[in-house]
Amino acid sequence: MDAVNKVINEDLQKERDKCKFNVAELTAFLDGGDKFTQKRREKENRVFSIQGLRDAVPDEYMSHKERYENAVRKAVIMHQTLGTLEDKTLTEYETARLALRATTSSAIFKENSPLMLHYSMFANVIEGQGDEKQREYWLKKINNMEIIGTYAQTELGHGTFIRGLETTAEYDPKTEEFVLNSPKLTAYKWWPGGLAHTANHCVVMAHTYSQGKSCGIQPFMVQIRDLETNMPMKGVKLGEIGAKLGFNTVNNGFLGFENHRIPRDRMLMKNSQILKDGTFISSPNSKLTYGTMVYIRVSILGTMANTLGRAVTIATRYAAVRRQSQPKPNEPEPQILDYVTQQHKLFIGIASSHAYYISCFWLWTLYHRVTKELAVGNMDNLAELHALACCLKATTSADAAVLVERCRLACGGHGYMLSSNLPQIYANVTAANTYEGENTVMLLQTARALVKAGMQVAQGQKVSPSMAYLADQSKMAKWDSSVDGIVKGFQKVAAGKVAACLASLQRHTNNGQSAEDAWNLTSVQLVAASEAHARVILLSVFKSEMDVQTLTLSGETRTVLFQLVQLYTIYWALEKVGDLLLPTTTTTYSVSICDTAMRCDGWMDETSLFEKSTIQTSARTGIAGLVLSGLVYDSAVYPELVHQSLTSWPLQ
Ligand SMILES: CC/C=C\C/C=C\C/C=C\CCCC(=O)SCCNC(=O)CCNC(=O)[C@H](O)C(C)(C)COP(=O)(O)OP(=O)(O)OC[C@H]1O[C@@H](n2cnc3c(N)ncnc32)[C@H](O)[C@@H]1OP(=O)(O)O
Ligand SMILES: Cc1cc2nc3c(=O)[nH]c(=O)nc-3n(C[C@H](O)[C@H](O)[C@H](O)COP(=O)(O)OP(=O)(O)OC[C@H]3O[C@@H](n4cnc5c(N)ncnc54)[C@H](O)[C@@H]3O)c2cc1C
Repeated sequence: MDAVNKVINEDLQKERDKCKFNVAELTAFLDGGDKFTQKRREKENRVFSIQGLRDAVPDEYMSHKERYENAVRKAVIMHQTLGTLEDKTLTEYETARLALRATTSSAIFKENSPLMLHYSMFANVIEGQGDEKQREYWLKKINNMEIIGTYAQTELGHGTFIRGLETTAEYDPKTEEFVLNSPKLTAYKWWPGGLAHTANHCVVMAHTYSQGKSCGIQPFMVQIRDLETNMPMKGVKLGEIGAKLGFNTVNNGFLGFENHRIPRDRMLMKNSQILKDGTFISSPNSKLTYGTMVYIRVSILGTMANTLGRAVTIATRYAAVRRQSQPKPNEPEPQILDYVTQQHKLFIGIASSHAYYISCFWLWTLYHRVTKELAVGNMDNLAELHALACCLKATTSADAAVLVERCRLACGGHGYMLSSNLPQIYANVTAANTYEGENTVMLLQTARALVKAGMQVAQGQKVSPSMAYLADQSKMAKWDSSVDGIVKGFQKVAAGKVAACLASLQRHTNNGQSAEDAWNLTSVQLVAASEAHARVILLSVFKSEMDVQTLTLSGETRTVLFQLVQLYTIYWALEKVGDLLLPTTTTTYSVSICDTAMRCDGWMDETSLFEKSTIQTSARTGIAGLVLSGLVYDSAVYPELVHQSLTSWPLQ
């Protein structure tokens, strides 16, 4: 065994020794400063030092029930170790940022936890939807685990279409109570994490009626289990929805109501209210009720950064220790990391994880600013936040699922082993394409904003900052292969696609189609326009944030970060080269990448672009070193997991 460990460490160590930048400096940069690195490591070391978190047997050998019970056991340990996670010395933004990075450790144990929804949505929805008295009363109970909750919105019959939800809450002024019912099977809440056996409270989104009139979808705090016996309350039906592709210890369940009565003050009344006599006072904006979903969509960018980062750490380390084939006779088998195809598979994952981190912190800043504005009744920037959260959640989760699967494939047969942890990471990450807003639906939401912005531009009106590029009518000058040049190209592509959508919508309505049918007939183009917009944001934010945030970093560290920005940008230029070279309806432009002028209607000499994107030896060392030095995920965090997965894999 020593011989094997020596071979594995020798190769890993050799790669790490080639690292040319200051690992501690870049770790602190990603954490937001040395103090955060220290706080994160303290938290992670506390988690990883707990022997009780180790499974007696791999959980894939347990029954569904045993896995759940084991997960509850670990959830209790995690809570006792990490407590309420509150650190009163941090600002709200700093807390959010630390939570994003710190989930590298607690994510492994928390994202599969029956308490996942308690931590991620239950507390947030009370914060966002409860009035002052309700926040004061419930948050204390939530934070010290007096109650365990979840977020019950989706039903068997409706997930996307919230306005179609069938659970009803009818106000009875005689008793000053709401009566909850699930009138049909399709009205049963279906999916909420923890709902099956774990949660004893939940926020229920219900179609509310008072004085015989609809009051739309409103949030209610509902106790669903007896706190002593844990049995369902009267008029409450609960159960497990069954095995899934992943998250099989999150305890997703179903919930039905039969004339279940709750006091009036259980309606969360920050945005809308129902008075004692049944008078309904509507929210200044009905979409404020959807606020928690925006919060989670923003956090999903960070979750994707973490999740993809974990997968590409495992795959890159494997690529450093795996030796295979003999391209040169009489020479030792090379590390598979030396194959350019292997670099091409993995380095985009490293770059993307960093890009998602940077975009997440950027979007968090907007989220916190808009939340403060909403608190004083200023709704001006809510639409911009919603549009960005939708397309970035959709694009990062879709890309991350593809790239995590690519990491698995890059590990050959060993990637197919559950002991690699890559299949489990894939099962979790792919769920993000569906939860918190199915990706197509989210992209179409952003498309609504893009079409509106395109029309405003046509009328010479100002548009939101993230869409201001739509108004740039300048002809595309000759490109250089700079990042800024390619970003400009993507802006032209997105603007062209939005213009094409407007033309298509107009054409369909001119042909007598209704606005709804014209929208549906154009919806594939609308999704593509929304994706192109998201690509503009991801590329431009990565570059602009790096320009600003890396000024204080040492030369080598800045170099490796800008290699990631360049790789990420050129990778997507290659992926979308068809779009970049097609004449757009509003502008035509000649393209010169890698100093080879190519007319936009000409064919693309992809080899020259590909050569530009291929990681040169120095860059390979730099970028590979980024991971192998443990930078993408602090090596102090993963020795056990990675070592265990590497050593438990079949020996070479
Ligand atoms: C690895 C994992 C580890 C950790 C992960 C962390 C956490 C995981 C936690 C939880 C797991 C998942 C939990 C869930 O899934 S909870 C349920 C989530 N469900 C959804 O997201 C439902 C999606 N559907 C919707 O949001 C809406 O139905 C809709 C698609 C937006 C349509 O709504 P509708 O009322 O019909 O509105 P439209 O007619 O389309 O638009 C009207 C108008 O409103 C604007 N709008 C819509 N939504 C919002 C919003 N949230 N904020 C602000 N504005 C909004 C929309 O833009 C439009 O404006 P116009 O000006 O264009 O009219
Ligand atoms: C792992 C996991 C955990 C979850 N946890 C929770 C939870 O804790 N709480 C909770 O409330 N929910 C939860 N959900 C439910 C989740 O929010 C829904 O699954 C999601 O909102 C999608 O709704 P749906 O399942 O009804 O799919 P549908 O909306 O039925 O989507 C099916 C297909 O129809 C298409 N479609 C639907 N509407 C449109 C449209 N308007 N235009 C074009 N195409 C459309 C979609 O693009 C998709 O291809 C969870 C789901 C998963 C997978």
